[in-house]
Amino acid sequence: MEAIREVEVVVNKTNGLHVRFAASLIAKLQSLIHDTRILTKIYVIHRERKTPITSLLALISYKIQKGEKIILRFEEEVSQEIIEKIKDFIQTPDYEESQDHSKTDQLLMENSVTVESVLSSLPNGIVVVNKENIITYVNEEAVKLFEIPLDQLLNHRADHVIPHSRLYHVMQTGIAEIAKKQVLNNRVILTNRSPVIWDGKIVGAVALFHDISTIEELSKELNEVKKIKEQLDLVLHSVEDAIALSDQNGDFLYTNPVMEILLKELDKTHSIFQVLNKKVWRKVVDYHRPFVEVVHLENHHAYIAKLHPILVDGCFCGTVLTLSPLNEIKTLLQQLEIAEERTRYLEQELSKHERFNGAFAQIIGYSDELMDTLSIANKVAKTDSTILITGESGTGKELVARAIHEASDRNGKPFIRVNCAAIPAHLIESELFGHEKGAFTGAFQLRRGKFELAHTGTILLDEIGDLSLELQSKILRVLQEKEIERVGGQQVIHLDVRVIAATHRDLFKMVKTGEFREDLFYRLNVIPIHLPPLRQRKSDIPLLVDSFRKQLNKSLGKNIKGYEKGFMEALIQYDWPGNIRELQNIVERTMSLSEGEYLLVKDLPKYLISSQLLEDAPSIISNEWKKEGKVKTMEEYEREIFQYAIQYYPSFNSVAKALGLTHKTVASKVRKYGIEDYLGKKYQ
Ligand SMILES: Nc1ncnc2c1ncn2[C@@H]1O[C@H](COP(=O)(O)OP(=O)(O)OP(=O)(O)O)[C@@H](O)[C@H]1O
Repeated sequence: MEAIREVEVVVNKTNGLHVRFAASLIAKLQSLIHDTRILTKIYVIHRERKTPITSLLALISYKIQKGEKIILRFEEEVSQEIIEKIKDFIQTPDYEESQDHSKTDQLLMENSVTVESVLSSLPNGIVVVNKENIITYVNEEAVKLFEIPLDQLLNHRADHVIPHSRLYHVMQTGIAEIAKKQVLNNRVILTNRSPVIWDGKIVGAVALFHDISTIEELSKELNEVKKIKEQLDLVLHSVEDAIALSDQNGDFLYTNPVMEILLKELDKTHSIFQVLNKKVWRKVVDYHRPFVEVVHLENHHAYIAKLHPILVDGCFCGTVLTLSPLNEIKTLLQQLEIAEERTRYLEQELSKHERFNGAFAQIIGYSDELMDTLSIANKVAKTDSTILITGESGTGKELVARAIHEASDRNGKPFIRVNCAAIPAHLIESELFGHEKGAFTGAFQLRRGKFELAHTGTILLDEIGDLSLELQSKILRVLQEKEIERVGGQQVIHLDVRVIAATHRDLFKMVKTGEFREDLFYRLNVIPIHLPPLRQRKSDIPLLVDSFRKQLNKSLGKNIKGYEKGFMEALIQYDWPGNIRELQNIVERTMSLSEGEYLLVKDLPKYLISSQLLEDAPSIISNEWKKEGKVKTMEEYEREIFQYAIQYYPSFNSVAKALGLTHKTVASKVRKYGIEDYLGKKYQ
């Protein structure tokens, strides 16, 4: 701002810038400059401290001596003439000062400076305003509390610069406000505001600020401590152990209710040595380490006694003693053992029913027979060992082999299946090991074999029992050397392939009859996995059927919701020579035939339900009659056939189709025998 001017002046008064002179300087200024806004913008700078020239108390607190220099700073436009007058006023020596005046000045100065220094060194903030609510005095503590520079406070209206200032209100009401809490710059402040009364009139107001943040913190901490103490008391009261606190001499300082009862029972009261051996005490005192021992007290009960030292800054100052009844611990231990055993059992059971690895999820069934097999497969999946999977045709050998591959680290690498039984004998070698171009007639180009294709992955040698003895030796070589040579080739190709072999044949028997090489058998049989036939795990049938139904609903676009009564029973009773593949086919066939939303017994293949039919329609070839060698009349048989058949169809039309008759014949027969009520009874 261009208007700012600074002028250096030497104070030439005998007593320096003393109170009377400061007061007369302010009076002089007021007579020269009438605009108070300009007056408040004139400052005195002394030793880098700046104060408004009109702030009497602050000015004299500088204790400026005769001959010292000060700077007058004008932050508003003031004429040179006025500036010169002010300078003169300050610089002119006071020869005419009387001895009396000089003494009075000295006294005034000393007292006001003392008052100022008392106020400024108070730990409380002080703000004084005049009756216009202009701040006339602020001490250092108040400046710190408000975090506002002194010159921005002095000579400004309190309600403009101090947040929540109520001094004006106090002046208006004349009523002091005592101990009002407020938060200023994150500090909790207690404020007293009172009017300043002079000659019976309110001439201003004063506010006293007391920072109580630390007290607040302390009281919060105290409350926390109280809370913790209450919680601790609650814990000590609710535990079933006897607990005591002792001083460094072993005298009890605190005993919880259980300990109190125990001590009463023992007729003891005050010292730890009444319940504990002195040797134990010594060990804890000497080594500063907790100690545990079983003690037999006079009430004939044994307790586990634990003695913990209390150390403060490494110095031993007491102990904590706990006594827990041994009997209860024994019972608890027994209960724990039982619980642990039970958990172990449940874990085993659960693990049987877990789906092992995600790769095995598609293998359906929870029968113990299947779960045992899958648990082995899951365990060995991560290894590179050769696996021999045996089991009747259609039991899921290929499915398990694929799951092993997927669960292994070779997952994502090739899985190559070779059906050894399906490849003509003269082609199998080139199929397995590949051939070079021109290796034999028709070998027009180089061809990689299945082993090479399976490099880094897994090869499944399915139906390995069907391999010729000659090829068995070649396979053995691959297993031993981990390398192959293409037919007609010279080059040895190193391979990293995991081999899984599968067969429905009894290789062990074949070894005995010389049809299978013994050495190859043992090479393959490193980890044998046997898949049980479906007839040995009939409990899996409903699960399998249901899963096939859901899959086929999607692929056949059907909406089969369930099964007629007797349907599942028929499937469970059947012997399943073709195993799961056969079951899958039958479900598919039945679903294709089905017209309704439920699978019907009648749609099952005849060979599967013939025995069921006999049970369901006993009157057709009744056992009773068979025994007695009797037969019924043709009409009686006919009635029973119709009565049986119409139960499974919703209309005469569908009955007619099933029986190979016309709608008319069926309708007339049903009416003839009066069996209309049976129509569709078992149809769902
Ligand atoms: N536990 C099972 N859960 C679901 N589907 C299964 C299960 N076991 C077998 N299958 C299904 O049955 C069919 C026959 O399985 P897979 O081909 O694996 O049997 P396999 O023992 O290898 O037969 P083969 O000896 O005739 O080659 C496949 O469609 C397969 O998906």
